[in-house]
Amino acid sequence: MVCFYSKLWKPADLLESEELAKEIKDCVIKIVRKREDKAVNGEVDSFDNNFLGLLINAYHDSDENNRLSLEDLVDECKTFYWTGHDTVNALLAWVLLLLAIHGDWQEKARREVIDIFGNQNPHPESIAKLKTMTMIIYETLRLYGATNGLPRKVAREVQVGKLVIPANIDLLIARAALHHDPQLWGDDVHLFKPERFAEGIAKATNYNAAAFFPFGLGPRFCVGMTFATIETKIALSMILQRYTITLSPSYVHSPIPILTLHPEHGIQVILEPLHNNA
Ligand code: HEM
Repeated sequence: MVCFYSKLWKPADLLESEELAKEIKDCVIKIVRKREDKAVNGEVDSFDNNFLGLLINAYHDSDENNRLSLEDLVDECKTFYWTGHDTVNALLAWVLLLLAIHGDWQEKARREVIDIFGNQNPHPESIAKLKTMTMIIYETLRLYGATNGLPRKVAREVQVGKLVIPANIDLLIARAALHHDPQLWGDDVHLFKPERFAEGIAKATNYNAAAFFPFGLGPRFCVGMTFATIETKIALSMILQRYTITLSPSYVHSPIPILTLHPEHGIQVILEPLHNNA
């Protein structure tokens, strides 16, 4: 019955979301066709070896069984666009908030950036030297991780301690609860203390791999982790080289999960140039 009526009548928001989904799909297909045309017209040798090029190659695979469908190609692009953009955007926002509040850590991070890069743009070979910034990013991900939990489906009955979990049930591994558990992190669990990570994740979690997993766990672990952390470090270094960050009095703290954890009213910080030419 529901199916029958939904064919006759659709609420306005469903119609709008279908329209948007179609627009996004058309937009991705347009980009794909443009890339294909360039290869066909001989302007470039191949579809390219970047991510989009690899997907287009798979879409043109001569082996029908291996070939990627157009639907899957579009879905992969949408997944990477969202996972690649929204998560890092939120992480950068939360780091800026915490550095605006914790001026001492902001200063430590800036000193490290200037020691390593001076006023030059961050260069890839030295990103790994940013130890303080790594600690700050981990502690931010602990307090304001992108997801509240990891959804999983139980494939077969398993026993975890005294608990028997039946097959086929849906589970949410409560990341936020574990990242805020005083038994794992101590009574100061709600405080921003990047020094927890001074000797790495293993030491901070007392060698408990399930205590800290901002990028997930197991075979579906985030494929963009390295890219995301490098991107965040570059952006943050460039901001710290140029500006001091203080919190605006208009900021209202209200983290809400909209797929990823977002500041409901945005994050209002005041950036003041460190140099006249910033
Ligand atoms: C701060 C940044 C990011 C955080 C915190 C984050 C976190 C996560 C988490 C928690 C998962 C689920 C893992 C699981 O179920 O075990 C995930 C999956 C994924 N992430 Fe990220 N992510 C970030 C950035 C990125 C970026 C930049 C990209 C791509 C450029 C990306 C691509 C993906 C993809 C494709 C998946 C799905 C993997 C799969 O299901 O096999 N992520 N991410």
